[in-house]
Amino acid sequence: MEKQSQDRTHVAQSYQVRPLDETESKENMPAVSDAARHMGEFDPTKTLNTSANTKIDVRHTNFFYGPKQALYDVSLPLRDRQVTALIGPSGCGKSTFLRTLNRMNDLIPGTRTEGEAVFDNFNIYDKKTDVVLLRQRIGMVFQRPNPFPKSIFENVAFGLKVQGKSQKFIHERVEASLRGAALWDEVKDRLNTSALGLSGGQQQRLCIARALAVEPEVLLMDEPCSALDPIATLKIEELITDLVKDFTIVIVTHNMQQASRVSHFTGFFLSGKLIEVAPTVDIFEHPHQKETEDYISGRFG
Ligand SMILES: Nc1ncnc2c1ncn2[C@@H]1O[C@H](COP(=O)(O)OP(=O)(O)OP(=O)(O)O)[C@@H](O)[C@H]1O
Repeated sequence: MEKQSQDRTHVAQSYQVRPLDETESKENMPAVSDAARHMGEFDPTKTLNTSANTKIDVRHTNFFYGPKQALYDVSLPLRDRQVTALIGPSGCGKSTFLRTLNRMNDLIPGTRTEGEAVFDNFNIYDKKTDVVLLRQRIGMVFQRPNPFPKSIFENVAFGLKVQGKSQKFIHERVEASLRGAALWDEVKDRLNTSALGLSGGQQQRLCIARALAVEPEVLLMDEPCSALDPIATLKIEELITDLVKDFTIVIVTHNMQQASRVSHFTGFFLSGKLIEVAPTVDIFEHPHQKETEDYISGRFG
């Protein structure tokens, strides 16, 4: 027991230890109940479903960038129509893990994935998996909004045109997707103007609309608010709360308040390992692992 506790201390000490600042003091850490009180609508505890079906069942995943191992034996059920947040210090493998789910790491030469991620009875990592189809079913939104230098309409229509859909279908889906991304009212009168003229927050919602247009089942979000101001962040968080009624969402975030506001489950990563996954309220209020407690109380990271 003592040895285990020493090991944990060692892990924690190998990260940069920094003093707590005012916003990170233990008293101010994001108890879900506090966050919910302040945020009104945001209360994932009300929609937490611990018996939701597993949409993607990740089992014993190892991931390598060439000789460097970045993920170690990660097993994690991603629940249907629930938000799972991935938290942990910089470089712990959150984004790498997220990108294994729609095979985005394939674009990096020399990478290798072991294990299984079972989605609809097939293994995402299997060589035979059709990655184009996979990425339609498992869409992704990146850290920085990345609209194409085209009109607002063309951005959302892009994937549908690639699929050869009819004009009528495309027009209907573009409107539905922009509505789904809570952007329609702001852009309906300027659909043919450049997407680059939108604000950062609008661009990010446009990227969400672009992902929604091809009717995915899962949305992966890699720090979707990190480049946005607080108001735009709030809009994206409201949107996540709304979208999860229809989609399974996995979000990487550095912001623990955000994890507590929007997610049902949280996974804590450290040094490429999943230390703990549990309902978000438990992770923040009763973490089982000392490393998790140290991280959420701001002792390292
Ligand atoms: N293209 C790459 N080639 C080699 N190593 C990489 C590459 N991308 C990431 N890594 C390494 O893999 C490990 C995990 O990185 P990853 O970006 O997944 O962590 P993260 O938790 O998402 O970090 P951050 O919060 O800073 O984005 C790190 O050691 C990182 O340096």
